[in-house]
Amino acid sequence: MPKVYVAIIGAGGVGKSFISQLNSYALRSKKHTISTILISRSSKAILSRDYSGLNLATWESDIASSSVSVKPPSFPDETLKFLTSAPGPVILVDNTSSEAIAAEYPRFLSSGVHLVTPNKKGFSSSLDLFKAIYAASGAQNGGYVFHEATVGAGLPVLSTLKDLIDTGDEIVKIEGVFSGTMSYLFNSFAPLSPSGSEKPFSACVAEARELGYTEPDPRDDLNGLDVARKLTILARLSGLQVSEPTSFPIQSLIPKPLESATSAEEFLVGLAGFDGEIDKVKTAAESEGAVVRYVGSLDVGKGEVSVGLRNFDRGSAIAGLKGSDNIISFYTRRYGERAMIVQGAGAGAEVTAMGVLGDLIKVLERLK
Ligand SMILES: NC(=O)C1=CN([C@@H]2O[C@H](COP(=O)(O)OP(=O)(O)OC[C@H]3O[C@@H](n4cnc5c(N)ncnc54)[C@H](OP(=O)(O)O)[C@@H]3O)[C@@H](O)[C@H]2O)C=CC1
Ligand SMILES: N[C@@H](CC=O)C(=O)O
Ligand code: NA
Repeated sequence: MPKVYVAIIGAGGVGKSFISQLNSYALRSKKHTISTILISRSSKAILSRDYSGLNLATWESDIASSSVSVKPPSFPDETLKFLTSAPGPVILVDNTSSEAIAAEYPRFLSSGVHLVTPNKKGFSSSLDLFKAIYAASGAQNGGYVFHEATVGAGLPVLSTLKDLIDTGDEIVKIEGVFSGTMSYLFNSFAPLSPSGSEKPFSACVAEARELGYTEPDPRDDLNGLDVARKLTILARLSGLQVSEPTSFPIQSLIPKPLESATSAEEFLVGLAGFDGEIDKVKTAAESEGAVVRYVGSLDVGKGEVSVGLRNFDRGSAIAGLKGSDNIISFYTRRYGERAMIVQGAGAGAEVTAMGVLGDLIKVLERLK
């Protein structure tokens, strides 16, 4: 069987689930032998220098006792050299949220390394980086790039958008709930059928973090930027030239006095002092017979994006969401008034890792 080499940077919530799913896949695969040659966390890494492959059953203890790292200055040059010296195709899996790693994607891709990632930074920061990634991937001998889990975690959002566009449909509007964290917060704190024992907003934020739904720093969810990044990715893939994820108005849920918090921990402690503020928003919606939810919308024709809180009728699909569910409605020329809808868990380690592994399998299927 042909041998394929996998290098994994980032082994937190998503990364751990990914390694476990990859291990099971490798044992089942009858088409490829998979050799994992690198696993890296923020300060420590393990490498299979002879390319024979790491032991995926013991990687956690192996990495804990390792004295190696792939931090700068060994990243990116030495890492790239190590990967491009492998005796077969290499797939880099970036399970971090690092902007610095994303900035190097064009170099890895133009050297023929394939890339799969749930990290939104490369595709939603500057438009130049987004274009450079796709240019490097499309160049002769460039690696493939897939990033399904950057929007809606494992839900088939980007593949659906690609199919719609490739088959000649026209995207009119994409809207819905794009954040697993925001969905969990509002479904828990302002549910459709309140029991009276709902926890305060700040306690729900702590729970969302515990459950692995938030970004490494939950302020990146609460300030609306995570949703803005997802809409930037959808807008760019729909052909709009969005220069930055901050190019349009974003409603932040970070209380003004907490904008200067110096750490996520300090922010979370301070947030409890502002539960009354968001309670008022919830009560105002209830007094209109509605529920409040955090949503995003992309109007492709008008080139407009909006991100923020909106009240929803209690009978609407958005009001009835549960857990960390996302709901993404594609309005297109062919589908007309009745949108094509993708719905389900939009955050969590296992469902995100599934999206990343699905992308890795897409690369395997394309290898000669
Ligand atoms: N959680 C979710 O539901 C979803 C997450 N995503 C995306 O998946 C990615 C990972 O999220 P998640 O697993 O939750 O985050 P975690 O914080 O749990 O994990 C991040 C991992 O990246 C490692 N890391 C950070 N910086 C570097 C670096 N410079 N070099 C090497 N390793 C580094 C961390 O190291 P260390 O272990 O040492 O801290 C950690 O292992 C993010 O981009 C996120 O946006 C996308 C969809 C859903
Ligand atoms: N923090 C994000 C994770 C997935 O992108 C979310 O809550 O949706
Ligand atoms: Na997805």
